[in-house]
Amino acid sequence: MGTKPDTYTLPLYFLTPRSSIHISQNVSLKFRFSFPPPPPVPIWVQVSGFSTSVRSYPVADGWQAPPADTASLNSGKGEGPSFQIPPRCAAWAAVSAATREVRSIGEARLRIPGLRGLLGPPRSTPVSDPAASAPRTPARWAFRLSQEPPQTGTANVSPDDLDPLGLCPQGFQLNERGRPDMDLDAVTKQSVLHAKPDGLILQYGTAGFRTKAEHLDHVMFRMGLLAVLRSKQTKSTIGVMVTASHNPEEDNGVKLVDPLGEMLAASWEEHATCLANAEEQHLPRVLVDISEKAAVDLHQDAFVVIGRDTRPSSERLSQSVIDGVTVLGGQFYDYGLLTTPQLHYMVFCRNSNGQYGKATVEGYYQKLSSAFVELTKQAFCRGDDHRTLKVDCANGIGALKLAEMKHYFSPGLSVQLFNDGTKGKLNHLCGADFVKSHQKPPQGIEMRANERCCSFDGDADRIVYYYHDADGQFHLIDGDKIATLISSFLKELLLEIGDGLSLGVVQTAYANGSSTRYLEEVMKVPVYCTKTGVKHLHHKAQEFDIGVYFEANGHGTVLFSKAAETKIKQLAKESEDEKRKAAKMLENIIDLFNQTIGDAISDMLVIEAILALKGLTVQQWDALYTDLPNRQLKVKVADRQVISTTDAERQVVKPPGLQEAINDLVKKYRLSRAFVRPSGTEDIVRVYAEADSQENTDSLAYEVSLAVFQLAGGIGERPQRGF
Ligand SMILES: CC(=O)N[C@H]1[C@@H](OP(=O)(O)O)O[C@H](CO)[C@@H](O)[C@@H]1O
Repeated sequence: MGTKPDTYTLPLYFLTPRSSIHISQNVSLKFRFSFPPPPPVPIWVQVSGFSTSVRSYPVADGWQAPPADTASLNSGKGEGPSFQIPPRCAAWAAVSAATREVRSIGEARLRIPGLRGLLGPPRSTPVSDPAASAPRTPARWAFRLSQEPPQTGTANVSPDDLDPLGLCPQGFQLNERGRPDMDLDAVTKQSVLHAKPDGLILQYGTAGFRTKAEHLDHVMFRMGLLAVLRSKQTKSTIGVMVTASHNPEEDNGVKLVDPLGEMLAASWEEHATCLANAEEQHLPRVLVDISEKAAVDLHQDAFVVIGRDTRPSSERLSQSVIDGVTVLGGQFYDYGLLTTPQLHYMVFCRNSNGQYGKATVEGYYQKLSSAFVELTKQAFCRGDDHRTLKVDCANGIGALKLAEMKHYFSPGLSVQLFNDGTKGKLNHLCGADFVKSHQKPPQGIEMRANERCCSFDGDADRIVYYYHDADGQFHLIDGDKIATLISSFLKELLLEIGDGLSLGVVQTAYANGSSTRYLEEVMKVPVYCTKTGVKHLHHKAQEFDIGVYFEANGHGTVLFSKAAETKIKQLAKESEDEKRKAAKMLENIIDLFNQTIGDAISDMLVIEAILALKGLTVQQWDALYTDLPNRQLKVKVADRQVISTTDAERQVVKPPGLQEAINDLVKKYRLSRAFVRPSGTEDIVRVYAEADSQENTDSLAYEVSLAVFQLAGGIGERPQRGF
C-alpha cells in the first residue's frame, strides 16, 4: 500500500442528466454519505465550499431523515468544520448555495484514521502484468455518495482515491443465470435524451469521430458506453478525449485512449462505428453483441478518465460521455480541460501504477520539466542567450497549459505565448495546421527576422517551427525536419554508447521527398512509410529499439523499447566518462518524450534542448536539407469513400482510371510525385503534389484536383488554378 494517505477529497457535484443547473437562492442540496456495512472506525467528514450543515444518523435505519436532535454545524463559506461520523452511522450534509450556475459546488473531505490497515491492494495494475488477472482482495466496505433525491445526480470520485474502498458498480443487474447483465432499460431511457439524428452515419476515422458539434451528442453518450465495455475488457482505465484537434471551432470529435495511452485498437474502432450508427431501437442489441464478441467480463469494474479541449461545445459533450459511462455503471474521473497528449499520459500513468509518472497535471509538468532542466544544464551553463521562443497556441488548450507550465522550466527557456484564446477563434488563421498548409505565419504573432517561432494545433498534439529570414522570406520547419533533427541527435548519442541499439524513422506519404532522401542517403537511417494517422506510425515505430515517428504536419514522438530503456539506464549508472554522459542524456530524453502520443509541449522541449545542446540556430537546423516545393489541396466530392488506396495510400485502386490519370500528370514535371486519399477527419479528398519548382508543383496539384473532381464525383465549385 506504500504511503497511502488517510484523507480523501471528493468533489461534490450537482449533475443533471443533461447539463449544469441553476441553483437559486438558498436551495439546499442534500448529500448522503453511506458506508454499508458501517465503517469499523470513526470517520471525519468535512464539507467545504458553501454554507453547510452536516449531520449524522444511524445507518441501520436506512435513508431516513436525520433525527431531529442530531447535531448541526453551520460553517459559513469556505472550509467547513470537521464532523465525526461514529461507527455504524452515516452522514447527511445539506449544502446551501447562492444563485449561480454551477456544476461543482464544493468538496467533501473524508479522513479515515488507520485506513492503510483496512484496505486490500490497489486496483490499478498494468494490463500486461499477470497480477492484473489475480482476484482482487475484497474491500472491507464500500463508500457511496449520493444526493437527495437520489435520481437527480451522482458523485464524481477519483478511483485512485476511492477504488480501494470498493465502490460498488452501479447500473448492473442480475440476469436469470445469476450473471451480471447490463441494465439495458436504463441505457434505452438515457439514450432517448441523446437521440441519434435520423440517417446520420459517421465513421471512427483517422483519430476518432469528427464532425459538426451539433451532430455529436449521441456519439459522445455512446462512446461513454463503449469506454465502459473496453475498460471491463482490458481490466484497465480507458480515456475519452473530447476534441476535434485542428478542425474549425464549430466541429468537435471524440476518441478513446487504450490502456497504454495509445490509440484505440482497430477491432474496437469497428465496434465504435457500429455503436455510433445503431438506430435507437437497436442500441441494446449492439451493446450485447459487442460485449459478447469482445468477451467482455461484465463483473469487472470499469473506470474511465475524460478530458476536453476549449471548444464552446466540449463541456456539454463531455457531460454526454459521462452520462454514457454512469448509466453502464462505470466510474469516472473528469479531468476537465486537458491537451490530448496529457489525457494519453494520464491513462498510461494510471495503468502503469504510476510508474510512467503521476496521473495529475502537476505530475506531467514535473516529469517533463525536470527532464528538460537536467538535460539542458550543460548548455545553459555556457550562457547561451537565444533561449526565447514565441509560441502560437492556436487559441486553444495549449495556451492554458503552457501558461501554467512555463514557470517550471524557466529561466532556462522563456516562452512568449500568442493566440492564447483571449481574443481569437480556435484554429482560425493560426495554429500548426494553418501554418503548415498555407505555408505562411499565423496571424497574431509578432515575428522579427531570424527569430525562432512555433505553432501548436488546437489540442496541442502537433507542432511546427518557422522563421522569417532577413529578406522577409518565410521558412517552415515541419514534422519531417523535426524528425531529422531528433534522429541525428539520437544517432550521435547511440554511436557514443556503442551498444548496437537499432534506430528507425517512420513517415507517411506526406513526408517531403527531400527529408526521406536525407535520412536514408546522408544519415543512413532506415525509413518506413505507413498510412496516414499516428496509430499506424506508432505501431511501426514499436518495431525498433528507438522508433522516431512524425507526420509532416508536426505530429509525432519517439518510442523506446523496454530493452533499450533498461540498457540505457544501466549504461548511465555503470559506464565511464563520455559513454556515461551520452547514456545519461538518453535517459533524460526518454523522460522528456511523451511516449504515448505526439505532444506539442514535450516535442517543443526536446527540440529546444537539442538546439541548445548542439548550439544550433534555427537557420542551421533549417539548412539540413531543402524541402522540395509541395502543395496540399482539398477537393469536395459527393462520397469520399469512392476512393480507395493501397501502398501506404500512395496509389489509388478505385475509381478506375484515376491512378492512370495521376501517373500521366506526374510524368509532365521533374522530381514530381502526387497522390490522393480520402481524409479521415474532414469530408474531403486530399491532394498532395511535389515537383522541382513551386510553379510546377501548383500546376500539378491543380491538375490532379481536377482529375479527382471529374473521376470521383466532385461537387460544388470546380477546382481553380492559382492559390
Ligand atoms: C495530411 C494530414 O495532415 N492529415 C492529418 C489529418 O488526417 P486526415 O485523415 O488527412 O484528415 O488529421 C489526422 C489527425 O490529426 C492526422 O493524423 C493526419 O496526419
